[in-house]
Amino acid sequence: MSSPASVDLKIQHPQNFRFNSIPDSHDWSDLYDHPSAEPIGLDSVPVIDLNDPNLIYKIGKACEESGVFLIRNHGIEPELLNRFGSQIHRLFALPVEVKLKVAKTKGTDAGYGGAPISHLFPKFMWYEGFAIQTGSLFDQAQILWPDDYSSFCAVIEEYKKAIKPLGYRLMHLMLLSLGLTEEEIDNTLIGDSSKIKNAMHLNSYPACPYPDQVVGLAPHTDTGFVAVLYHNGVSGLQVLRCKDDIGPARWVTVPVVPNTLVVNIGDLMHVLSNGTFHNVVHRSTVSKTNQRLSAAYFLGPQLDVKVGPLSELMGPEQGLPLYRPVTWLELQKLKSTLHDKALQSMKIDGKIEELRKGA
Ligand SMILES: C=C1C[C@]23C[C@@]1(O)CC[C@H]2[C@@]12CCC[C@@](C)(C(=O)O1)[C@H]2[C@@H]3C(=O)O
Ligand SMILES: O=C(O)CCC(=O)C(=O)O
Ligand SMILES: [Fe+2]
Repeated sequence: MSSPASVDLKIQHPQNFRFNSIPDSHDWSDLYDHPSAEPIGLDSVPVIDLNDPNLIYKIGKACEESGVFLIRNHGIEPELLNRFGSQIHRLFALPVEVKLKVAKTKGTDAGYGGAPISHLFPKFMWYEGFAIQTGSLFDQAQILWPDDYSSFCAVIEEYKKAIKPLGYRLMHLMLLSLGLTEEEIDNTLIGDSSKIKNAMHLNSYPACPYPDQVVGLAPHTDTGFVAVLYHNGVSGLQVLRCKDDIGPARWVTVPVVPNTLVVNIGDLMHVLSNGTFHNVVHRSTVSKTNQRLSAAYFLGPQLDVKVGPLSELMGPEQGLPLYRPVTWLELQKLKSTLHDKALQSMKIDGKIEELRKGA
């Protein structure tokens, strides 16, 4: 087994270990955790058919109550999903030395690396990732597969082309469910595609003989509007259901349902909806026997666009804005320093409270 201390942070990843126990650097078993629960009854995860006649109502309810839901009849061909999955597998199956040739470096957000949230946690995750940036994908694929780089790029582009309108449609449906008219939506940033930015992140969670001691991707909320998630059918995504009538906080495993994609609500959709939609805390666990692969497609505002609660949701009867506006970049920075207190720090009441305390 490699000594964790001798391994550079960037290559602290499981493929390097020859072990018969989990190195302390990756062992999360002493850290506080919540119990796990099955996705049944009140803990179930909604499955929404995008052809459902009650679609808008169902989307609104799922965004409010769950913050995560599965979609079927989403329009992305299973055959494309299979080819996409094969390319993700092909990427992570490359030897570590090859993947490191396209490692993310300070200042670039593209390429191979550990979990972007790793600096927030005391232990390493059982994880490797690949951040896709259109500008550098071609060059990086050429380094990874000098003789056949185009098949990777072509499939990634094909998938992005298919998932982009789906992401826009979901956000549009969310605003309809909040009661906005088509005309009002056109006047929001969601109605203006030039104000929307997207990003894609590929994730691999190698199988681990001691899955209960490790964490694939540690608990977090996504910062953008929504994330649409493909995975390779290996169970592992869990969402945190907080204290409520049915008991203490628990991790609910998102079921694997063939031909569905997962949709997560992020922080900025929570802000935009003035706290109505639930930005769900989620994590990935690791399988004992199978590598888990996933791809998150994130939609958020362009980095210089400020997002606050929709003015259409304010008024004498509806209430006051809960949050001050922020850009996606500001929120990501806030989260890297304040962690799960970042949104609290943007609360308009919270700010007044802080000023009062300071006075
Ligand atoms: C667009 C993005 C969302 C993301 C930060 C990023 O710039 C690219 C990586 C994304 C990711 C994936 C893992 C969890 C997460 C919280 C993280 O640290 O990196 C998300 C980010 C996010 O939602 O802010
Ligand atoms: O792998 C998963 O299922 C979750 C990935 C995720 O949460 C993310 O990339 O932000
Ligand atoms: Fe996430």
